[in-house]
Parts: sequence; C-alpha cells; structure tokens
Amino acid sequence: MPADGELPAVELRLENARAGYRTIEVLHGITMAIPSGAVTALLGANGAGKSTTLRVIAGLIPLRSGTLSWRDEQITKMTTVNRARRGLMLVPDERAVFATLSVRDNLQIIAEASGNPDISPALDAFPRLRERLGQRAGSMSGGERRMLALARALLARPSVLMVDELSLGLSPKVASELFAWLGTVADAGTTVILADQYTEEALALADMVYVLHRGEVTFAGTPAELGASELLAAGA
Ligand SMILES: Nc1ncnc2c1ncn2[C@@H]1O[C@H](COP(=O)(O)OP(=O)(O)OP(=O)(O)O)[C@@H](O)[C@H]1O
Repeated sequence: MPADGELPAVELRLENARAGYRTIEVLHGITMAIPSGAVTALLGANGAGKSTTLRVIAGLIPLRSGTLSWRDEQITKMTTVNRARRGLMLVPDERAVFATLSVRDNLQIIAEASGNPDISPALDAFPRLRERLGQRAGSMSGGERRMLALARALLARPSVLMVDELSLGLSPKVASELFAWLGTVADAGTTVILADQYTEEALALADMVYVLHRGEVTFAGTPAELGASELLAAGA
C-alpha cells in the first residue's frame, strides 16, 4: 500500500455488477475498487456471493449488467483466457491441480507456459513441495494440494491472485503459513483478493475489506473501520 495520504492505485473496478446462475441473480449490483499491490478480503456468510464475485472477475461467469475494468482497460466482455494472459488468476480450491501428474510436472507445465521453466521460486515458497516432487498430486493431503495450487499460481506470475476459502479444511498451522505467504506475495507487488469466512487472520492480513451480504456490499473500508454489526455480518 502507498504511504499515508496517497490514494492507492485501483487494480480492479466493479461497477453495479449483476451476475448469477440460470434464473437466479446472486450479485445484485455490487461496486468495488480493489487496490493494487494490497490484500483485499471479501468476507461474508455462506452463500453471500464471495465465490461468485471471484468467478466474475476471472471471467468464468458473465456480468448480466454493470462493468469490470482492470487498470485502465474495460474487461467486462473479455474472455477468461485473455484475462488469464493479463495475470488475473483464481485459485478456487485444492482441486486446481492435475491429480494424475507429479508435483514436479504440475509445476513444470505452468512454469513453461508462462515462459520461464524455473520452478525453484515455487519450491522456495513452499519447501514441503520440494520433498514431494515425485509424488502424484492426487495422493497428497488437502493442505499439500492447496499449497501446490498456490505454487502453480505463483509461477504464472499473476497481477491479481484471487484465493477462495484459503483456510477451508486446513489445520490452523498450515492456514497460518499460507496466510503469511500471501502477505509476502502482496508485499512483492501482487494484488491479492481473499474470499473467506471471517477469520482473525484474514482480517489481520487485509488492507481493505468488503463485506457481502446476500449479494450486496454492506461494508467497504479498512479492517479498523469494521464495526460490531459488520463483523457479525462477516461471520465473526
Ligand atoms: N454453479 C451454481 N449454480 C447455481 N447456483 C449457484 C452456483 N454457485 C453458487 N450458486 C448460488 O449462488 C449463491 C452465492 O454462492 P457463492 O458460492 O458465491 O457464495 P459464497 O459467499 O462464496 O459462499 P460459501 O462461503 O458458502 O462458498 C448461493 O446461493 C449459491 O447457492
């Protein structure tokens, strides 16, 4: 985040975004300005629309109305592939790996596709993966697969790293390690968006918080500005 007094640059801007599935509208006209190189937490109860918001940004579901821009570019109708080329990367859950391939191949494929075959940055970030390079991804624990999914995203050198429910199904220790890692990713200049149920760790990491309630933004501000009622809506 920039020094006090300076406004942070906006990485992504959603304006009056409406989206949903078949006949159901889930996001009822949400507006968000996601700051660059910072951690934004999307908090809210089950079904609030957090994952749907990430899918909209990644281009996996279309906007029914409203707009989305990345930096100075309108990307409302841009394909998922072109958004990925701009570095908009969603890590939905631990299934975002090739289960039948080894850890090494999972990393190598994405490293080569992004133009630098060196997988060592991922292994430096997640030393546990180094011990398991020959193991089939599908035979690893959920936490290890989650690390592999994040390591793959790192190698793709994202401009925006979106992580859905980081802590789901993880031991508190592994979750803490991954939260700490995400902080370092943002410190290195990557924009991070974290969709999660309320956790103190998510809040401690976040520079900016949006609380979603039934498809509407009910709070936008810094963690320090969150009041008791918003914390409740965020699932605290
Ligand atoms: N593929 C889908 N088809 C139909 N409805 C869906 C689909 N995915 C999500 N929904 C519905 O959209 C609403 C918002 O879901 P979403 O997954 O965005 O919420 P969330 O805030 O991420 O919640 P959770 O924490 O439970 O994942 C829910 O009512 C859900 O049932």
